[in-house]
Amino acid sequence: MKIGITGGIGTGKSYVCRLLKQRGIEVYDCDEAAKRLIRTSPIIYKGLCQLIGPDAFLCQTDKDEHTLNKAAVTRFLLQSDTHAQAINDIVHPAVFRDFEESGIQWMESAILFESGINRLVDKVVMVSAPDEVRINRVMSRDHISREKVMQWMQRQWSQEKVRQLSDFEIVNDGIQPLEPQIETIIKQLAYKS
Ligand SMILES: CC(C)(COP(=O)(O)OP(=O)(O)OC[C@H]1O[C@@H](n2cnc3c(N)ncnc32)[C@H](O)[C@@H]1O)[C@@H](O)C(=O)NCCC(=O)NCCS
Ligand SMILES: Nc1ncnc2c1ncn2[C@@H]1O[C@H](COP(=O)(O)OP(=O)(O)OP(=O)(O)O)[C@@H](O)[C@H]1O
Repeated sequence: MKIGITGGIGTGKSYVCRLLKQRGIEVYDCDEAAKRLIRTSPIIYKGLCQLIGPDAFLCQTDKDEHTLNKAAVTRFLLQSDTHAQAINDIVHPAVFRDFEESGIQWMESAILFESGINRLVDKVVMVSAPDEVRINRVMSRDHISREKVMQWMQRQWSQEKVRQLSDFEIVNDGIQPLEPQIETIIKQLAYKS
């Protein structure tokens, strides 16, 4: 059985995945995979250069790898849903393939439903947290402004919409303990598989 873990920026997906790892559960990280594929895939390199222009990448250090110009790509991506979708259309097919080839059962993605990668999993676990908690977490993690965090949130589905499509929810509000919630979900998944 394949299981997707999702939740918007700052909900604590990666934090929860670290707890899963402590239980011996390997989780495919879509964000990390996207970054690796952007660095190494000539098709993605060409696609992003055509879409964003020569600013998309910094000067090439190694002929087999490309260094993304994060500031330029972030600026482009945050401008509109159309821009975000255009980037996703270039990057996500490669992530889909890579996940399937990895043979890993669990995967983490901030934009599981938005990207359509939910089609590759059987069950979805949503990690949630109050928006104010999310904003404060990301501001201190990434040293960015409240406005910037809110711009990211606007590019992602609302928690209500994600909740409607998810099978399980882990509330990571900093108050409710995580381990018992994880334990319950793992037991239920084992029962269902
Ligand atoms: C825009 C980029 C360069 C910013 O990199 P940076 O290291 O500064 O931030 P990071 O990757 O940690 O992203 C911060 C958070 O933004 C959100 N986010 C990232 N990409 C997207 C996206 N395409 N749509 C909506 N939210 C996104 C996620 O919650 C993510 O964890 C990078 O996120 C990227 O290349 N994104 C496009 C690839 C992608 O779609 N990744 C998402 C997983 S498949
Ligand atoms: N329960 C918690 N207790 C303490 N710190 C937490 C908790 N949950 C998350 N954090 C912290 O909040 C920040 C955001 O969490 P994390 O990076 O896991 O979010 P995320 O959902 O993976 O975000 P993104 O979509 O940006 O990848 C991190 O610095 C993390 O260590």
